[in-house]
Amino acid sequence: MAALRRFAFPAFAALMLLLPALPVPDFWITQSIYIGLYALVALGLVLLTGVAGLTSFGQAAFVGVGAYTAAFMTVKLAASPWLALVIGVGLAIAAALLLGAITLRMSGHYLPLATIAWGLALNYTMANMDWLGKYDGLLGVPTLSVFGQDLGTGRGLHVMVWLLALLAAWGCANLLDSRTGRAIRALKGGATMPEAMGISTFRAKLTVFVLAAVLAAVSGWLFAFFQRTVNPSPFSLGKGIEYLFMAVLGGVGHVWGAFLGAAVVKIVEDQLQVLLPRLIGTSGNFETIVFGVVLVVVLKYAPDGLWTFIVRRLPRADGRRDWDGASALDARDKPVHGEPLLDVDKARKEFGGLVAVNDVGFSIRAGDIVGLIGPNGAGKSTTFNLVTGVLSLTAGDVRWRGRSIAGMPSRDIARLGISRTFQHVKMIPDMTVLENVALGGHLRGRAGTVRAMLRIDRDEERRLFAEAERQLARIGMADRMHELAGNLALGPQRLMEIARALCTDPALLLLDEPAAGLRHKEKQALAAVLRQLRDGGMSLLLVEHDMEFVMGLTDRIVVMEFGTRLMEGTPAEVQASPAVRAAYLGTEH
Ligand SMILES: Nc1ncnc2c1ncn2[C@@H]1O[C@H](COP(=O)(O)OP(=O)(O)OP(=O)(O)O)[C@@H](O)[C@H]1O
Repeated sequence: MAALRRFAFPAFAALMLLLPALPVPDFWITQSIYIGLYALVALGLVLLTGVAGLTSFGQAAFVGVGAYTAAFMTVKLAASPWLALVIGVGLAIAAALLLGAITLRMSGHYLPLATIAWGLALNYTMANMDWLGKYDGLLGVPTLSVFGQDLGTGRGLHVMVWLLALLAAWGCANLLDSRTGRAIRALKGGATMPEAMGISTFRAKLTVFVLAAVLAAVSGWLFAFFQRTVNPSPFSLGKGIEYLFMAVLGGVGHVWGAFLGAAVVKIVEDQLQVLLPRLIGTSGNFETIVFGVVLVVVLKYAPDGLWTFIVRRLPRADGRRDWDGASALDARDKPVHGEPLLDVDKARKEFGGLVAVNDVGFSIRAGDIVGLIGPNGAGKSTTFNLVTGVLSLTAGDVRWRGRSIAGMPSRDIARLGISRTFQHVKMIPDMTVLENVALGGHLRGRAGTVRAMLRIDRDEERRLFAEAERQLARIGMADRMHELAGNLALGPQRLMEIARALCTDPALLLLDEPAAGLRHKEKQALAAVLRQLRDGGMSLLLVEHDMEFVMGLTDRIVVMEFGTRLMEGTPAEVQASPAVRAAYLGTEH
């Protein structure tokens, strides 16, 4: 059965490339060309919407950029179609960069709205410019030739269309299984965790937005030589919505969902266009209504699309493990024992009228294990967020090895050597434990999108996975690395977060309630691991409610109450303090 998975792609690719040589009627060759063209666009949306969680209604406009560039340059300028491909893709990249730069830093509905505006504006431009032929468009586009061989608009072009579509699918599948791909897959869970792992979420979003635009432009370029004429209607906002429908219907998270969605929509649309007018007795675009109803049903009953029904029947891929002997990732120079590391100086955070952290100060030296305790709502997690750049300071300063890091984005702070876990576990449930941990190694790798798509990043990938496995082994979870993170219980999820933080090669580790959800024995094992880390030169700051755990592990404890620092001392001093008893321990004991 595993062989089925391995050979499915080559077999499908061979079938589609050889289809024109088989006795298949011309009608189906034409249909298949449409499916390949649509799948290219839907593929971009699978990455953009399904994987990264960003919605674009404007993909048809990017198709239009590719198509109009091809038509204009070959008809009006008699230029080479290949030059038109370069220019068309270049224009799509420029438009995507511009739109992305404006909208992708903002959360919420800015991107969908901007893509609607872009779709409308471009369609309006195409329909009203004399030099683009207004509504009639540009006629007489030549056919495409390769090495002097005219591809025509049928079987020859089919090979070209499917070659590019399959190459794109291969590249996108490779991308998803890479350092950049994991960063893109992490976007759906929000920006906080990826940024804390040193990932620029803006860059990841921009990458996927530009890639989707490029795929759409290539589809448009092919479309021009297929139709041999271009006019504004196939690039309307309505078509943009249809592309989104294909991606959603097929399977928003799967590369092959794009092909399934394109095929189902194209074939059903054609059938409905014939059938519905006959049934209703009058002509019109009634298939749109049917698609609308189908979309609602799909979103309700199969939100992950039709491809999931197929993928469920396929055997699960065996956990790959091919990194034996991979060289270690570069590690940072560790601070010497006792070196001042973190200096929190009168840190203050106000939320409206609430002072969550009130001029709090404490320091950590290399090799310290410091506890941060206090009743619920005392401001411990907010202090963590101030140190790691997740929240900005209202006043005060945070210094790292003598240098102020106030106002720095959390990804830059992570690069300096501060890593963390979260009070509420932040992970990507549909990635394996190993992949989640490898996110921590992101900032220690370099391979980008192109290397990933061409699969020439494997050496670095092996090094990243070897490191992720090493960190999982450290916390006793190596045997669970191929499980889906979402299937873990809360305790192991917290341990996984520690392994992920360790993968960043930190000098200071901030752990937010690491023992919550662990059984007694697991807590003891965790305490032993944390001591081992300290002995290896790591410094630790931990928020924890389990007093036995904190008292047995830490060198010093900072106690907070109502946002202020109540006291700081050794575990014995803290336990003996009447003020702490009254404020905190007293309520517990
Ligand atoms: N983003 C926010 N907006 C408004 N108020 C907030 C925000 N984050 C935290 N607070 C408030 O700040 C105070 C401190 O919260 P914080 O989560 O830091 O406490 P904590 O000591 O970590 O408590 P717990 O142990 O319950 O997590 C609380 O009153 C909380 O309601």
